[in-house]
Amino acid sequence: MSDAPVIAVDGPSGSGKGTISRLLAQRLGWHLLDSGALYRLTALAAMRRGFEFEDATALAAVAGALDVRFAGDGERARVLLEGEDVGLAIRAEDCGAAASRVAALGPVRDALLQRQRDFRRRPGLVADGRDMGTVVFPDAALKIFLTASQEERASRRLKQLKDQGVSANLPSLLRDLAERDARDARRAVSPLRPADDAIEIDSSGLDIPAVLDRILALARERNLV
Ligand SMILES: Nc1ncnc2c1ncn2[C@@H]1O[C@H](COP(=O)(O)OP(=O)(O)O)[C@@H](O)[C@H]1O
Ligand SMILES: Nc1ccn([C@H]2C[C@H](O)[C@@H](COP(=O)(O)OP(=O)(O)O)O2)c(=O)n1
Repeated sequence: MSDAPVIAVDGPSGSGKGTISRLLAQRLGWHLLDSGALYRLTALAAMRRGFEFEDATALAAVAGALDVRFAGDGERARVLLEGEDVGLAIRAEDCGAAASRVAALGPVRDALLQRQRDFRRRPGLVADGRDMGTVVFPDAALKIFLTASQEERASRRLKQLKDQGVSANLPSLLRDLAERDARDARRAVSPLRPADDAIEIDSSGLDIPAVLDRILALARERNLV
């Protein structure tokens, strides 16, 4: 296994993991793993092939054979599934909900495990997800568990969707978020939970630069930067 250092950023939907991880990786010049994208891609590929979400064997085969490429980085990063840019399709709310369902299946998680670990390369990796600190990189040098109240997360998501020109409303976003939180936290395999040695940051009253500064300070304390 690579000995490159890992910063794990786990937390529920809308807590800011993706944004913070991307900025952190840019600032440090490290690689980035958006593990949620792999579950979203599995869900999208399965939906396109008409597979049932209950069919763990078929879905694990889809996950294991995903032909995916992450091209470029930052805001302009492209996600290619079988050569097609599916960046927008996988970000849709229905794909997030479908990802949460396929992610509850042990065989799917097993099929994606090594693919995630392969992202670990020098000079380091920022890994964003639900089980980065507990399962995928239990030896991560720094584990952050990012949270925010459900209301705050839903209103962030509403603003994000509106900015993208997607229509949405707060009550239905709150309902979807609560459903996804419950499914991600209660599943039997790799549920969403902080690792014992994770540092919890509640970003409810913090803006993005403040969260980033806090994590950078922790990284400095641990001599990672
Ligand atoms: N600390 C914060 N304060 C306000 N808005 C935030 C904060 N962190 C993230 N956001 C915004 O919330 C939305 C969801 O963030 P995102 O990074 O996609 O969350 P996640 O990856 O955890 O689902 C984005 O529009 C992002 O700009
Ligand atoms: N390491 C991971 C990452 C995501 N998942 C699942 C659970 C999530 O509901 C879906 C989508 O994750 P993603 O991080 O892209 O979603 P959010 O941006 O947080 O809304 O995938 C997971 O089970 N384990």
